[in-house]
Amino acid sequence: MGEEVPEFGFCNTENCPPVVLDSEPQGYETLTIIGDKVYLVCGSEGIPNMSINIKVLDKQTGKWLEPVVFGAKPVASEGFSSIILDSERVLILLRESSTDNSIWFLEVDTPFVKQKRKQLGIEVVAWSKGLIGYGSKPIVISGPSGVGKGTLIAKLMKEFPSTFGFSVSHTTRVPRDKEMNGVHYHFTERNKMEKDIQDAKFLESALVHGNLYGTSIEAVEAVSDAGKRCILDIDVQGARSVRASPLEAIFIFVCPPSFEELELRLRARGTETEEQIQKRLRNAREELEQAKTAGLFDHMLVNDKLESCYQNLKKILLLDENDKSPYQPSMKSFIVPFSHSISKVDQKVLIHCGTNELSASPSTK
Ligand SMILES: Nc1nc2c(ncn2[C@@H]2O[C@H](COP(=O)(O)OP(=O)(O)O)[C@@H](O)[C@H]2O)c(=O)[nH]1
Ligand SMILES: Nc1ncnc2c1ncn2[C@@H]1O[C@H](COP(=O)(O)OP(=O)(O)O)[C@@H](O)[C@H]1O
Repeated sequence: MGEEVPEFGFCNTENCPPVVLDSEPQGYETLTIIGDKVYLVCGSEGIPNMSINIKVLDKQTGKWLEPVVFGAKPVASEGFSSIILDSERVLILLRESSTDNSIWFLEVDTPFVKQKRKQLGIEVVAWSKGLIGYGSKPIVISGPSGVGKGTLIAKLMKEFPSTFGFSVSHTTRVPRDKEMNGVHYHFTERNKMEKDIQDAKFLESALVHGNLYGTSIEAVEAVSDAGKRCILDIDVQGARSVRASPLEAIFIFVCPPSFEELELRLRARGTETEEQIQKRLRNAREELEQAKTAGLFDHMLVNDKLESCYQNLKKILLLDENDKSPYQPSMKSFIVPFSHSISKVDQKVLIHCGTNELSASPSTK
């Protein structure tokens, strides 16, 4: 049976005592009960592009808590409604928003939220955006040394911390000054890595700029175990191997605006010796040639101005709320109408909107 959640209501079921708000409702509010907590999602009426805020009521103590909120949050123009998806997430539907901006998840007890709550010792929630189409596929990012792959990935992980997880590769290269073992790479001995490759512990591996690099199966599994979408920063040889593997991914190649600029960036980073810089520049030409192989990369991105390149990356990943880009998958678009109700039946969420009824899978993340 479906479970209806009141859109603007105040819960008064057997499992939940009456909820008394500490102030009069100002606009749109939804209440969702999960375990010992009541989640109040509120936005103020009359303010264009209302921003949505969260409060959490601890049923045991009767106290309202202000959680730390991770992730870029949705902006609603016409209100929203909500429904419990499972013990970890609440689905939030924005009214009158475009298809790609209408589905959001409030993570209240996902592995990411649990980890942050433990780290910080306070109440934590996180926003993640529902993606339609290839929303859960891993992302392979390749490109020559110094083009800005790491910088782009860091921006993505900062803006969407609960959505993306980095596949930590193994390498035999020497750590740079600020690199941490287990975070940037698993720094390892060549013999050990060669043995692990022989023992089929790696999804792919390659010799790059004179060192061995590889993606272990465990590294990719660690990301999916944390409920996140995996990002792999690997070279073109690695991208070829992953293309040939059963892992269905999106392949993105990042190009520099010019070789001169690539050289400037490599030098400005100051992490390589002159000899290493020369080797990386020589390899860059070969990588750019290889990247042209038909069917290898799905998208080519030029990293000229960092901010606009980052916005383009978000468009490819369908994360740009203002986007009307050519990357949109062919899915019948729908707008959640102002007047509707939602219910959950088995693995489907039903959106009741007058004569038409839409259904969406809750796993569209
Ligand atoms: N095939 C493969 N390449 C990797 C892996 N990890 C990193 N790389 C690539 O190795 C190259 C060198 O990486 P790194 O030494 O960190 O230098 P950077 O690219 O200049 O930051 C880059 O092209 C990375 O994308 C991996 O697990 N497998
Ligand atoms: N669009 C850009 N414009 C100027 N500098 C950039 C840009 N993107 C990245 N950088 C800088 O270039 C250097 C190399 O970037 P990095 O992310 O380390 O490259 P990669 O991971 O591809 O080797 C870094 O110092 C970074 O701050």
